Amino acid sequence: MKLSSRIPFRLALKQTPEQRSSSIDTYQRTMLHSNLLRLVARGGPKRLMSTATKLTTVEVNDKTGIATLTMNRPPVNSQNVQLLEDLQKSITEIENNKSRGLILTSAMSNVFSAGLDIHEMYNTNEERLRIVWTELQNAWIALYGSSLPTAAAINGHAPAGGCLLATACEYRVMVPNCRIGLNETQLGIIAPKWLMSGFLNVLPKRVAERALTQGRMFTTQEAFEVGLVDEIANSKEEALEKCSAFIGSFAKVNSLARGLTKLQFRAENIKEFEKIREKDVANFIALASRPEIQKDMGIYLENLKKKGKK
Ligand SMILES: CCCCC/C=C\CCCC/C=C/C(=O)SCCNC(=O)CCNC(=O)[C@H](O)C(C)(C)COP(=O)(O)OP(=O)(O)OC[C@H]1O[C@@H](n2cnc3c(N)ncnc32)[C@H](O)[C@@H]1OP(=O)(O)O
Repeated sequence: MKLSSRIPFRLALKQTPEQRSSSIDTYQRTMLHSNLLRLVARGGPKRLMSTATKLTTVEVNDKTGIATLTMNRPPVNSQNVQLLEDLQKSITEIENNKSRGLILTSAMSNVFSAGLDIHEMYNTNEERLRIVWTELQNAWIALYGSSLPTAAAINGHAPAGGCLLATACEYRVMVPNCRIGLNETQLGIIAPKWLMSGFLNVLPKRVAERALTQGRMFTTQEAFEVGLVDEIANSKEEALEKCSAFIGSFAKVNSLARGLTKLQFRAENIKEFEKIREKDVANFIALASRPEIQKDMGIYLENLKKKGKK
């Protein structure tokens, strides 16, 4: 069940602030309850499985019971609507198939994900912008709000939306000589609070504020030093092993207690996000439609293409 589809937010908007807050608490309780049922159901035997959507694959290791979710949209896993929808489908599938945990990684050799597909936001209409942003929100909340242990094997660059997915996970392992960060201010745009929340979870506030205002892209080594990534691995295989070891560290912990504890830590951010998600879509449409932002996107795309040809 998708977290995003369970929120009676349109109804909540018509209520008083007190009623709204109580609806959100009801939502939280429902969310915790459904995650609880899923956790109870996860007690059964492990299964060997390999499935695919158009742009993602899921492979469950039959020995560890850990699922690896691989993004596969060449050349750079830029996040178009299809990839964002496929991510949600795969996350839901992993939550329902008794996996012990989820590792997110990329099929590309040097890119984890290049963030939102800028082509999806350039020269388009409001309806498309609404779909793009809603699916980004949905993919983020599916990963951030999962009660499963989650880890990112960051086998390449992870700017903007790539960093968003990595920081929605509980643990990050990155290969050397790549970059990760939220570079929005470098692009002249402001990332909303929910988009920063994973980042804010893992970095000291002072470091996060400076990085976000600078739009800083950390090298692997720098990211490790500030705690944005937990470990460095010499290859994708090693990154996957380290992620598996992290998930394996919960083997002797009651999975129900673990999952609910995680969700309690994240509940405040999720609640805040649910309060503003519709307004956030409207804000994004307004920002991305502005002529000067559209002009900048065109220039940015041109520069990316030129760089690619060099
Ligand atoms: C830009 C303004 C956006 C305004 C939006 C308004 C509102 C708010 C949004 C707030 C949140 C936004 C989140 C985002 O995620 S925006 C996207 C930010 N992403 C980036 O800035 C990354 C850009 N890409 C790179 O830096 C590099 O491509 C790389 C990921 C480091 C990989 O480098 P390399 O392996 O050398 O590959 P190339 O640079 O040669 O790229 C290969 C082809 O892929 C195209 N490409 C790359 N990134 C994107 C992208 N994000 N969207 C669409 N297309 C992308 C690139 O143009 C090349 O295409 P070509 O083969 O046709 O030349």
